[in-house]
Amino acid sequence: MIQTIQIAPPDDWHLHLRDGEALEHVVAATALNFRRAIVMPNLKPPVTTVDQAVAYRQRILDAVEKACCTGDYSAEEQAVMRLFEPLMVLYLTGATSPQEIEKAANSGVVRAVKLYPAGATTNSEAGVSDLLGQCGAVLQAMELHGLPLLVHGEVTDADVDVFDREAAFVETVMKPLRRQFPNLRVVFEHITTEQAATFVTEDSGRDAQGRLLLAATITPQHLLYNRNALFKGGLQPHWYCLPVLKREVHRKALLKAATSGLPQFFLGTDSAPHARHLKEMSCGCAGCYSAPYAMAMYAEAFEQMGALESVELFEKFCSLNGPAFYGVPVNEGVFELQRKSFEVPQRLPFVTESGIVPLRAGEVLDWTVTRLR
Ligand SMILES: NC(=O)N[C@@H](CC(=O)O)C(=O)O
Ligand SMILES: [Zn+2]
Ligand SMILES: [Zn+2]
Repeated sequence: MIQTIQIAPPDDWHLHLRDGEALEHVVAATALNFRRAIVMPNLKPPVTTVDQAVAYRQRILDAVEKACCTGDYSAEEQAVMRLFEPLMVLYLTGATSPQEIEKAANSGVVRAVKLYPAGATTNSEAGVSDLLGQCGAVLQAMELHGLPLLVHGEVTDADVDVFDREAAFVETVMKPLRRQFPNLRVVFEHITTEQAATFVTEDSGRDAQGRLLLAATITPQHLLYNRNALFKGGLQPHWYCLPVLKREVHRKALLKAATSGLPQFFLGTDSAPHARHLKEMSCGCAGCYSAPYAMAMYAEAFEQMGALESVELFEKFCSLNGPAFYGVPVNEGVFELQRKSFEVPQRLPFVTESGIVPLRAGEVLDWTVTRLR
């Protein structure tokens, strides 16, 4: 049985850091585990311009510095946290212009543009209701500049069953999008179904520069849990995220995709903090907070598949495939996990008085992060 895992330091290719007071705590947890992160723009109001993305990036870096000054972290931890690099994303709206896309592509700060189908998820109200009808010129500009489109892939029609919304999206949006903009680079974010995994597996097209055209991120919760987790012994709001957890057959398909070694699949936690009282209420928010413990959870998922014995597959998913897709170097150094049990706290005392309940609160994980660089 493998006891130690050593890989190049990982990145998180789908992350929510929020803003304001929460930022300092949330970014510290991520910076201790990931060198870079693709930071989602679904703030209130959303990050829709390059100038806003530049300002948000600075607030994130300031928050890292502030966290370093609290005295809560060792000198070694602070040194690692200061290496953290936020990669910014623009929130696509009906008003986004091709000029803003060009500015984004030349900014060196904005790495992608995010599609939130209006009404599909947390803070998606400002999103797009008809991508192909509304955003043709913008998609063309993105294609031209090689700026990837990151997609929350669910249809929002009230008459489509909530468990079928991703599979329907593959047929009604993803396939037409790939046909109409064959050189647009797309990331299907937080995939949850066999249909999405198959679609991404079978489409290994590359652009003229040899870069993959389609990829997908996968969260720890969708690799480790099926929809039973939502109803185990009663309603479990801390397991509620979007797209919602699916049946076991879908989880198995995701595990197979993540451990396949295919370059299309990489790590994206979708770690999304919400205050405890906003999740434990009559209309609870969608999103699971996993960042501090995500690497142990991914290791557990790979071990379930017997895919840890050679760390190669794990390293591809966590640390190699994402950089290759985004055209950035693999991180230098060593990230290490050891087989050592670790209990996830019941509650983290930040954001509001009610705190945050992390994913798998109170559970014991098999792996502990033991070296950061
Ligand atoms: N995944 C979620 O359930 N929630 C995310 C939004 C998103 O990624 O869809 C959030 O911002 O809280
Ligand atoms: Zn989403
Ligand atoms: Zn997300």
